[in-house]
Amino acid sequence: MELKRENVLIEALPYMQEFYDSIMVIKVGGNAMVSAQIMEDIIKDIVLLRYVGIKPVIVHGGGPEITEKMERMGKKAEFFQGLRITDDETMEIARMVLVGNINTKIVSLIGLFGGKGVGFTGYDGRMILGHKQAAKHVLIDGVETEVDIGWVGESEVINPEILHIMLEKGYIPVISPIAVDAKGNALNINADTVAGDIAAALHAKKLILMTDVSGLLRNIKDPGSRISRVKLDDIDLLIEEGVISGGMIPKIKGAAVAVKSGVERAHIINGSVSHSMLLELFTDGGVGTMIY
Ligand SMILES: Nc1ncnc2c1ncn2[C@@H]1O[C@H](COP(=O)(O)OP(=O)(O)O)[C@@H](O)[C@H]1O
Ligand SMILES: CC(=O)N[C@@H](CCC(=O)OP(=O)(O)O)C(=O)O
Repeated sequence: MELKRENVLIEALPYMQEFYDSIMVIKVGGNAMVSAQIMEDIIKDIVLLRYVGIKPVIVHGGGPEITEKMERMGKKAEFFQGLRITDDETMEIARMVLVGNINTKIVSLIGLFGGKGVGFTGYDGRMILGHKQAAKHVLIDGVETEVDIGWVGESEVINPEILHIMLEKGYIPVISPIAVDAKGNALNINADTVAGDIAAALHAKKLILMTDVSGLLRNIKDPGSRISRVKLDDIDLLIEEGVISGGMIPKIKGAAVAVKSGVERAHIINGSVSHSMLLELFTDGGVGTMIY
């Protein structure tokens, strides 16, 4: 039965009261930004959150766009366990795409829809300090071989001060997943990992990870096999069993980091379905997968 419009609005009241003045970290994945229309809808939802008193912080990805740009420049994109192998030139391309293109586009859309966006990388306010990941050891034809994945980082310290200042003044921070090491080098970090770390450092109420699938699926080929709730304790087994693979691994791990540190809930939802975030936050029947 379809709800009357006024009922939809009144159903949202307890959620608006609960979420008022709380911080929510929203990760917008490259795969969720499949079209200009979807991107606009996501940003409109985020501006709406700000106007009902929620403090959104955006962390964006852009993996598919980085791959596309690399290919146009005649470079092959290669990954190791979901992480992009990042040589000097790839790092330059990643910065160009993430900071120069995607970040500014999101900030500009926020402004267009009446919000105040402000763009950051991990360099700004020394927000994300990290180090290069150690070389990986893998078996190639039975021989243990060292693989250097380049400028791929992991964060050590998150300094959220600048974010708190901006949030207090009503700005919506937009963060590119780039960290800085002790020597000032740029590091490429998976955006889900950054979102989990930022949510933890901000003691956010929620972490919302928007992607291109309806949530965590028991069978990746069956969209109807969504798992609606996952307990922290069950995550390792799901990875071991191979249920969770590829890009879903950093996503679920980012969610786990946040929830372990006190973020109440993390949600994986389908960003390519218009206004899915509003349905998740403000209606009784949530969508996606909740990690608790
Ligand atoms: N169990 C699973 N449930 C859903 N998706 C999964 C699962 N295991 C692997 N995946 C893959 O993870 C992808 C989402 O991660 P990713 O491509 O990195 O998205 P994004 O760019 O939004 O971060 C899905 O499109 C799917 O191919
Ligand atoms: C180390 C690493 O893999 N970094 C990612 C950063 C962007 C990202 O995570 O984008 P999505 O969220 O769209 O996948 C990359 O270079 O693709």
